[in-house]
Amino acid sequence: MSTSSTPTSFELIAFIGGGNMASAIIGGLLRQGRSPGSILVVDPGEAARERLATQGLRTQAAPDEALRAASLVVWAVKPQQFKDAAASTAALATQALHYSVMAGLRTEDMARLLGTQRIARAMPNTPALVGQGITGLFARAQVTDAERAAIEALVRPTGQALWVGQESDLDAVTALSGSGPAYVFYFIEAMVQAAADMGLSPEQGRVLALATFAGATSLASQSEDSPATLREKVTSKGGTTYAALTTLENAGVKASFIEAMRAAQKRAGELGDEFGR
Ligand SMILES: NC(=O)C1=CN([C@@H]2O[C@H](COP(=O)(O)OP(=O)(O)OC[C@H]3O[C@@H](n4cnc5c(N)ncnc54)[C@H](OP(=O)(O)O)[C@@H]3O)[C@@H](O)[C@H]2O)C=CC1
Ligand SMILES: O=C(O)[C@@H]1CCC=N1
Repeated sequence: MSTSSTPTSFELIAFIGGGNMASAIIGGLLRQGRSPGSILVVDPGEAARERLATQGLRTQAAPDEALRAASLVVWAVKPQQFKDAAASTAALATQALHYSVMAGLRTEDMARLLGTQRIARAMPNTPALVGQGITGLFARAQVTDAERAAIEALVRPTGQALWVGQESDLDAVTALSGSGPAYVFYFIEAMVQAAADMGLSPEQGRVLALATFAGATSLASQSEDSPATLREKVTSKGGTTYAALTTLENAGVKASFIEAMRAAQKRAGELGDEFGR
């Protein structure tokens, strides 16, 4: 691994793509006091640019000379959009460190199109917006220790960072924490719907469901008990939880859930394969 002298902070960060994930990361950065003027977002969508500009960010419909000043380029377009975006950006960003949040797309394919090996890849998630995200990180060997530290410092305001040893592990991270917030929202939706069926108001259902998720998550992180033991402690013999969990088991919900996550991991691999072809 190279150890050459490198910047330890990124004075100007350019986001290529200003959609959901970019907005979540930017929101986390702004919340922690990063100056909006130190963030430049390239996005062809007028509505997206207007939304970002109202936060004080610099925006461009297509990359121009201003991009040359960016020391970090964050790739936040959909994997299928990367090839076109790279074609218009690569020559303007030869000095920058590149940081991709795109699912599946492999750094060796990015390196080929960008003409640089200085690429780190991440899998963040949308709770970054409220500083409670978790980001899986991987960097090519050409990324220096100082740059890795700078990336970690960038991620920290948005939540936790977790380095993985091999790039392919990011596909599993994608299936777990990248897509994971959607699974949680799906459960919350189901709980709120059931609450309404049982006669509670939507607001009561929402408050109860959210507090239950937050409380259970806090308990699981603070307790020495495993999630399985914590579950058993809720499940009184012959009681209500037993009735509910038996229904879930009989319907194969756990097996389906594991299968669903494997489908997400497989899809991440396919996105990489489709691009590498
Ligand atoms: N959403 C999430 O929870 C997560 C997403 N990711 C990754 O983040 C990336 C972005 O996802 P997400 O934010 O959800 O997607 P979005 O579609 O919300 O954002 C992508 C943005 O990029 C714009 N865009 C398209 N082409 C270009 C271009 N050539 N140059 C600049 N901008 C362009 C799109 O415009 P238009 O809409 O007009 O096409 C859109 O505004 C994906 O690669 C995804 O895998 C990773 C972790 C979690
Ligand atoms: O659904 C997707 O493909 C992206 C990656 C992880 C979350 N959203």
